[in-house]
Amino acid sequence: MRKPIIAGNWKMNKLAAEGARFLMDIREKVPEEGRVETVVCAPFIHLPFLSEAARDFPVSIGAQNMHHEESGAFTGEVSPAMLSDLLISHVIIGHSERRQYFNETDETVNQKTHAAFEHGITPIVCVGESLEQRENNETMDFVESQVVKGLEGLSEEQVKDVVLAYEPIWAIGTGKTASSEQANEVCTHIRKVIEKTFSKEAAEAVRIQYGGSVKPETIEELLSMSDIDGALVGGASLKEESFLKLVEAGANVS
Ligand SMILES: O=C(CO)COP(=O)(O)O
Repeated sequence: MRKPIIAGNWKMNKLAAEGARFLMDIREKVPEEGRVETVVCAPFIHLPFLSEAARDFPVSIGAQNMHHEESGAFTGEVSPAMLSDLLISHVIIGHSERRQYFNETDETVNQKTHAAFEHGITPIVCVGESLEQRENNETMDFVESQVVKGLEGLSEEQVKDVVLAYEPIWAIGTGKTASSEQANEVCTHIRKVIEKTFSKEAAEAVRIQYGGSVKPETIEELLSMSDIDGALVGGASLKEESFLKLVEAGANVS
């Protein structure tokens, strides 16, 4: 069975003290690692503290982006080497907000995904359609092309370790969760694309999260679906109490 993975994406929220307090508040309460993988993806400036503080309990710390180059003249950027130096274990790649506001493309997603593996960081690769694409029945083709282009050139073994996050843009921060059936339909398609492009083993191993207005009230049903292995959560990951409920739901998937 694939281990559920619940990741909080704080986006551009929380001052340093708030981030630290969050971690201290959840430390005694997160379920053990065997049942669920718990990840907190924080703004860069939080990472040194959070990574150090989370060392002795089962929360992994992730970044929300990175550059693909090791180092160099890229003002304002953070490299994969810098993240792995801080023992950052996960990185969100190609979030729709980065695609929309910061010109990320399938090509940069692919470069960053390769770079993450070169530095031992698990990439959480985001895909998902706009409302217009959904209304025009383009969802499956569009998501398929994002997956194929984003993962191009990875080995089968690497693909098994990728985390894909299906986040329909129309459901992000809008309170409109995709129904569990809608979400699962696309996640099933993504798994078929992995099988067709890589192998059946890779498709069976790869974990696919759903993201978009996930709340404690909706998580259980989402996680009960055949191809949804976790959630990437924005708003509901900002409060300790709701984040813990989401993680607990992940731990209780049997
Ligand atoms: O974008 C998201 C997570 O990456 C989803 O955000 P919300 O959970 O706030 O809708």
